[in-house]
Amino acid sequence: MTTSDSEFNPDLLIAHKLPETRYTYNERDVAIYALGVGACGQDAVDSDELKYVYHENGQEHIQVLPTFASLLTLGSLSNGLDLPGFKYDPSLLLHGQQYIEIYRPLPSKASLINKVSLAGLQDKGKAAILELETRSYEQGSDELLCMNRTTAFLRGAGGFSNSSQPFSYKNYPSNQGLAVKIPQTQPSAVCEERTQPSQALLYRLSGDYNPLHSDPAFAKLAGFPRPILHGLCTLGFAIKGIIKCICKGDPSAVKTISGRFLATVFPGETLITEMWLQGLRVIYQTKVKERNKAVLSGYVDIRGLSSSL
Ligand SMILES: CCCCCCC/C=C/C(=O)SCCNC(=O)CCNC(=O)[C@H](O)C(C)(C)COP(=O)(O)OP(=O)(O)OC[C@H]1O[C@@H](n2cnc3c(N)ncnc32)[C@H](O)[C@@H]1OP(=O)(O)O
Repeated sequence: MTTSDSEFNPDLLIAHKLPETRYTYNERDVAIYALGVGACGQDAVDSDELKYVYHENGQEHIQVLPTFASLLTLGSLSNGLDLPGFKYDPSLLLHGQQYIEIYRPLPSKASLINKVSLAGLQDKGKAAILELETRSYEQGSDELLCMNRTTAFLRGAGGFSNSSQPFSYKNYPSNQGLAVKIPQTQPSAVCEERTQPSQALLYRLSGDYNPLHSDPAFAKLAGFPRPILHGLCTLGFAIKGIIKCICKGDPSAVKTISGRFLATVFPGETLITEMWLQGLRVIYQTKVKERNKAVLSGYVDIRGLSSSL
């Protein structure tokens, strides 16, 4: 939502302290998320994916996809993006990038405390870039479980710099979350998966109810012919494919995830993720098959593999 302040005020925004929030989830949330990013979407008994939604010994044993951590971004905002000194049109907001560090595999249920801070603000002229960092701790233990850094690309909100230099603030290392260079060699593995026409309607049940992904009239207002897929849903498909093809199905192998959303995806389109293993880093690129269009690229750092591919 927009603020009541009439001016875009970067100093006010940077000085603002966001409140700590609590986020509680359980095995049902974990399974609904996994279905939202296509687990068992092509085959209900897929042995690589059933573990994310069902376990024969009880739901407490289901495995959690590392990208479940990304839900903590929106889940940690008590008031959406209603921030002092910050004006934007919510229909023009797009998800630009996501960076996730996972320090310990996520439990199948937990109560977390989130500490949110502003990590970046840039004036790109035609757009403003706003980055929020969320550090999530297990309640009671003070153990840091994961960190998310989310980049919002706010079309039409740029041009707020008062000096001749475009405003640029970043409080994290420049080697994190950058667009990657895609190798010109054959990929180590390729994963293809069709999203369902109803994919965004299912994914939104994990907490992102932005009408951009469900309401045809709102999508048109935002400049799209129909509702688009959540960026984090595309990311979930891609990382699930990397776990299957490179990590031998072990979601706990994933340490760091970085992704930049390059173009929009429409629910029902087929995603092809190409991946290149370089030491303990997987460079990846996801394309929409029907339009041969790159929609996401990034890297995944893994903890190590028991044997070679
Ligand atoms: C903070 C918490 C809020 C979270 C909200 C989450 C809500 C979720 C919404 C969604 O899921 S929306 C769906 C997913 N996202 C998308 O579909 C976006 C796909 N990408 C695009 O459509 C385009 O890439 C773009 C973002 C519109 C940008 O394209 P454009 O052609 O306008 O940019 P450029 O002219 O190439 O670059 C301008 C400037 O911006 C930088 N930049 C470009 N793309 C991105 C990006 N994805 N993320 C961050 N920054 C980006 C680019 O480097 C240029 O900067 P300079 O080089 O000039 O400094």
